[in-house]
Amino acid sequence: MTIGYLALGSNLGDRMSYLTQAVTYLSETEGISVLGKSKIYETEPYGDVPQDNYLNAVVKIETSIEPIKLLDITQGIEAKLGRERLIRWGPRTIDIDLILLGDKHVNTERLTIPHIEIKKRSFVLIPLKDVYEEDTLFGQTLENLINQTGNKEEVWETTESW
Ligand SMILES: Nc1ncnc2c1ncn2[C@@H]1O[C@H](COP(=O)(O)OP(=O)(O)OP(=O)(O)O)[C@@H](O)[C@H]1O
Ligand SMILES: Nc1nc2c(c(=O)[nH]1)N=C(CO)CN2
Repeated sequence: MTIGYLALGSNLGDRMSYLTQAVTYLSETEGISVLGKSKIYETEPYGDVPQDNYLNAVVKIETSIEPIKLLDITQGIEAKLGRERLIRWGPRTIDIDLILLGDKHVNTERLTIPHIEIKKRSFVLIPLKDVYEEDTLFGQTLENLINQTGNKEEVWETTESW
């Protein structure tokens, strides 16, 4: 069994409903247990594409599923929730990224774990801090990593509950 962390993001339509439905699908999948959910954060769009604010969150899972099979599952959930891949880094009903899977390292054309952008994204690291069970990541505290992202986009805690 492996402890893993998945980052969720939505900036189209009923954002909260997409996040909730994604977690429901994950928890109904055989071989995945959802152990924890971060708070929900409203975040300014990161990257060069002008678009609406996101809701972002991180969920902690336990799984026996191999990384590439897990990607098939998360992409299947994205498809069920109406995700269309129109623009790279563009607006989406739901995005599910595999952030960390135990101490696994994967470097293939389809999958990179740990997620290649993690150190740059406060909209991932801040919610990760809510559910992360270790003291350090890449030899540093999450607080230090958050301070080093260099991204200026705002991240606000919301009162949304799930
Ligand atoms: N750790 C990972 N989690 C999810 N997808 C990944 C990961 N590593 C590589 N990928 C690949 O990235 C491809 C593009 O993913 P996606 O369409 O979600 O991109 P994006 O959301 O626009 O950008 P980003 O992945 O940087 O958030 C996927 O088809 C998948 O094969
Ligand atoms: N704030 C925020 N910005 C983004 C996000 C996201 O989830 N949140 N996802 C992106 C593409 O994966 C691009 N930019």
